[in-house]
Amino acid sequence: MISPIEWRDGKLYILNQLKLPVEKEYNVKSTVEDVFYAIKDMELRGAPLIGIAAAYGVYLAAKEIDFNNHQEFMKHIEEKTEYLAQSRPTAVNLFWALDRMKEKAKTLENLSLDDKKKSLLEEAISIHKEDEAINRSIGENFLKLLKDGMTIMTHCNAGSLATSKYGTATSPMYLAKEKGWSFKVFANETRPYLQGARLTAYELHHSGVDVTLICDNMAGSLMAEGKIDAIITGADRVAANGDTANKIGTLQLAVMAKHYGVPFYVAVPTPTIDLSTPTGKEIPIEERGSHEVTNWFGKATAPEGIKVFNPAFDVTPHQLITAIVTEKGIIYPPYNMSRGWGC
Ligand SMILES: CSC[C@H](O)[C@@H](O)C(=O)COP(=O)(O)O
Repeated sequence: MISPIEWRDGKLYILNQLKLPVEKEYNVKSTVEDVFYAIKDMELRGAPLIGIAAAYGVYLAAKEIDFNNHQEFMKHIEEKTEYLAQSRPTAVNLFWALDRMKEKAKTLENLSLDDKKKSLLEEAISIHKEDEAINRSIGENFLKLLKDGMTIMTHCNAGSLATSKYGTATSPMYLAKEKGWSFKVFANETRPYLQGARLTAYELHHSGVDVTLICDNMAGSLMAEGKIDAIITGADRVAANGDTANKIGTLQLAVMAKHYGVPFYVAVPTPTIDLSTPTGKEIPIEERGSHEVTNWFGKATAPEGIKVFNPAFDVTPHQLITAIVTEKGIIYPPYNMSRGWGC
C-alpha cells in the first residue's frame, strides 16, 4: 500500500498526489504554510489525510515559537489553527484534528518550550497512527456485510492515499485480499479531478486488487445489468441525521443504487461524524475553480469563457444509505448519530 504521508528523521514527507499516477514524488514540508498550501492545492487530499496533515501543521507552527509564555504560545497556536482551517471547507476531519491539537496545547502550560513542542508532535503522530487502526477496523466490520466473489463499485478516492493506510472505502478490499477472498472492483473515474482514475485505480492496481476503471456515466448501465453487488464510498462529513457529504457524483450513484436495489454503504471513521451539523443542508460545500472542468493537462476541453459550476462535493440524503460502517461497528437506519456510532 502506498503511504501518502510520513514522519521520518524529524521531517514531514508528503506524496505529491498532483503528479500521480505518472510520478511518485515525496516533498518535505517544513512550515505551517507549506502544509496549508499542500492541503489547499490538493497535493494531498481526502478527509482523514487532510486531518493528519493539519495536525503536523500545528506542530510545525509550534516549532517556530522561541519564547515560553503560555498565553503567547496559545495565541500563536490559535492563529495558526485558524489559518489552517481556511485551507478547505467540507471535510470535517480538518476541524476535528485542529481542535484536538488546540486542546492538547492548552494542557501543556507547565512544560518547558521544548517539551510543549515534543508533546504536540506526539499528538500529531498519535492522530496519524490511530487513523491506521481505525481504517483496519472499518474494513473488519465491513467484511461482515460482504461475501467472497462480490463486485463492488467505489467513487472518488477513499483509499490508502486519502488516509494513513488501508483507506476507508477500500479497507474491506485490502482486507478481503489478505483473507484470500476475491473482490472485483469498479472504480469510477470521478470527474472533474479524476481521483478515481489517478488515485483509486492506481493504488488498487498497484496492490494487486482486481480493479476496472470506468467513466462516471457508465455506472448506471452496470447497475442496470445487475453487475454490481454493492457500492462503497467514503465521506467527508456525516451530519447528525446521517446525511453524508462526499465527492461530487456520489449522490447520483446512491439514487441509481436505490432504483436498482444495490446496497449503498458509506465507510466512515468516527472523526468524520459531525454532531454539530444537524443535516446535510448545513454542510459547507466547496466550489472549486473552473479550470478543473475546462482544462486537462494544460489543454482546453471546453470553449473559452464558458460559464462553469464546479461543486467538489454533494450530499447524499440518509434515506438512500443502506448502512454506515465505522471502526466501532455498523449503523443501520434510522440514523441518529448522537445515539452511538455502531458500538
Ligand atoms: C477517505 S474519505 C472520503 C474522501 O475524502 C473522498 O471520497 C473525497 O471526497 C475526497 O475529496 P478530495 O476533494 O479529493 O479531498
